[in-house]
Amino acid sequence: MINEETQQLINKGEMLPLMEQFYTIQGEGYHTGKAAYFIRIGGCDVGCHWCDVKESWNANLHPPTLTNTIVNNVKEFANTVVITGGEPLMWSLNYITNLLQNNNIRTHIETSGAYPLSGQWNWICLSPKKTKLPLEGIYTKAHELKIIISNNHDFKFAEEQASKVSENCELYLQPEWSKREQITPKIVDYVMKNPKWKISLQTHKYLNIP
Ligand SMILES: C[S@@+](CC[C@H](N)C(=O)[O-])C[C@H]1O[C@@H](n2cnc3c(N)ncnc32)[C@H](O)[C@@H]1O
Ligand SMILES: Nc1nc2[nH]cc(C(=O)O)c2c(=O)[nH]1
Ligand code: SF4
Ligand SMILES: [Mg+2]
Repeated sequence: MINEETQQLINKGEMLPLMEQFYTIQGEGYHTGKAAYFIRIGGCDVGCHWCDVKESWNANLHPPTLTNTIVNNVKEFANTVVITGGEPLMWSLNYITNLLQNNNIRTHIETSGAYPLSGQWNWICLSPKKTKLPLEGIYTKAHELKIIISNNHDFKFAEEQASKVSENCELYLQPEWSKREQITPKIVDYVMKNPKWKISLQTHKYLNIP
């Protein structure tokens, strides 16, 4: 159980349930290949059966950590932070993004969009899920739409989701990791027939880095 004082700090975003933080290379999407510091916040109830970080789901397993401490750890590293999870938008992210931007650090988020958007973002990667769709407000704010393809129906879902984002949003199809051998050739074929899309691979997994 967390005490009332901790709960109030969490409500204000001055504490967050930190799962892990690590300096690596952005492996996916538009910023693939760029050094970035990742902050992974616990808690998610979206329930993707193929999720590659199920250990993140139960927020109670990840200790509430002072946001100031998290940001102090970042400063000596890259000029870009990626906030991910879990589902980071379950938490108030105004405090952490203000702190990062005041330190001249660019703020990127990986989100399903299933919770209200908080925070100030230099880059929003929206990855909608059928089990808990994004809230309407985030679609036009997304810089990048990244749909995970695990079966043929997911291409239809991708087109439905693409009809909701802004005209200059970057569009990516990413193979579900455990299906990559069967599904990647289908994505290659789809992108060649529908070149508004690009393929995104989880390059960090091929590189054996976090
Ligand atoms: C673990 S999620 C955390 C952020 C947020 N909950 C979300 O889903 O966008 C980070 C990214 O990994 C993707 N992802 C998760 N499991 C995957 C898998 N098995 N194969 C491919 N991409 C996956 C998600 O779609 C998302 O774009
Ligand atoms: N290298 C690397 N790139 C990533 N891009 C998105 C990730 C995530 O889990 O949100 C991720 C990750 O876990 N590692
Ligand atoms: S929304 Fe993200 S963290 Fe949550 S289950 Fe799906 S992939 Fe995993
Ligand atoms: Mg990941």
